[in-house]
Amino acid sequence: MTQKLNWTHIILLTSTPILAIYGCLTVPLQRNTFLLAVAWYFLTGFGITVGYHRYWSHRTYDAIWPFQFFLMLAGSGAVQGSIKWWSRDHRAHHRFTDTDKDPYSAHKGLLWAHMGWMLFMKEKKNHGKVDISDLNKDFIVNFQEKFYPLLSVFMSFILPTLICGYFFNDYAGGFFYVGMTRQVFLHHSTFCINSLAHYMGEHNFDDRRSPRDNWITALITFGEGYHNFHHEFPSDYRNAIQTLQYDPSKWIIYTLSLFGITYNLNQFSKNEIDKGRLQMQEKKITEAKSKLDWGVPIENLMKMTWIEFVKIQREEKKQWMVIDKVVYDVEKFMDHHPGGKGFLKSSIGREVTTSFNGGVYNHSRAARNLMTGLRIAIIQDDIPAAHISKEE
Ligand code: HEM
Repeated sequence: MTQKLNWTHIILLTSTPILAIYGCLTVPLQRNTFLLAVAWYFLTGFGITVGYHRYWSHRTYDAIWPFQFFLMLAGSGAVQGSIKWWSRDHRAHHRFTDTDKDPYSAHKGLLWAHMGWMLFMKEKKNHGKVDISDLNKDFIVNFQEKFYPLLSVFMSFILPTLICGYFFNDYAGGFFYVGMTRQVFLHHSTFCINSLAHYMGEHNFDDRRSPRDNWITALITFGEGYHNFHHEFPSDYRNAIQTLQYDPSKWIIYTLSLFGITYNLNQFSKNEIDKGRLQMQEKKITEAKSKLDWGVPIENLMKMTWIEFVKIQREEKKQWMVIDKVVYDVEKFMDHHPGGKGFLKSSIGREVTTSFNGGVYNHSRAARNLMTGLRIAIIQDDIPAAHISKEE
């Protein structure tokens, strides 16, 4: 069955860029209008990240109601749907990440995750269930839901057009630059959270799902680019946890908490965060180690008794020596031994653990790694004390 197109979204997402391009080609850009466009871009962007995302979708902090109202207005100007619609889908995205029930599953491709998902009506079977009872009880969320089209058009196009017209006598600039062009940039920068942030960067905390941490995505998305962290610790008000990482949304929430405007800022403990990070580092190290040659594993080595070792040694004149009950064939290494041929020659056919470990010279880790490539057998019985090397 083919999916039905969502014409409301298609018209919205195609008409804004067309109008933006038309405006850029026909209306001269004034300095003040440009500055307002940038300010409006950040205002409406933070409405999404500080408001829709970190406040309503994840409840990562509390805020006094006038600030909630302000965030609701700012987020409405981003034209990304109502808080309830946005947060419902976002909670489904977290609960069902990368599956068919994830509204913007990155497994369906970069373009799908970026905006493809909005161009089609959602199939009923893919409506992943999530709890939005808190949103249903939220006065500001319900108020916005009721008047969303009006609030959205007013905050996105009408208000900036009026401001530019009244203060800079530039109605056209207000509409085309602060309204349309800013809208297109904002849409695509925030859409990158669903697309790029699942494709570009590192899995610093878990690699079982697609979200990744990346500073470039963070720059584009008001700090939301540390997405692997966010999916692991979604109730944390931060996305970036290191001082020099770019997360202006976190900075705003934190700064406002100093004035009591936001409060109860949620943070996962450093202990839990470090656990995840170390587990990923361990995994990466194990993978890198598996690509190196560590010689025949001890458990796969041929087994022989001390008597067999001595016999083979005598009869076949092998250049073998024993260290810690492991037999090493040093024939090919003889000319390359940094300690000289003499020491190795005098050790042939002998048990030389003590000499190797300091009796003659306490070898480095490099030497111990190197010897794994020379081992050929293991002595399975006890070596008579008389044959064991002593301090020299
Ligand atoms: C499979 C066996 C052996 C391997 C792979 C090996 C490897 C090495 C390596 C890589 C070094 C350079 C320094 C270091 O990395 O520590 C070294 C130095 C040396 N080795 Fe060995 N070695 C082996 C056995 C022995 C034995 C049995 C003796 C003594 C009886 C010995 C005596 C020395 C001495 C005296 C030095 C020189 C230390 C110096 O002057 O800097 N090695 N060996």
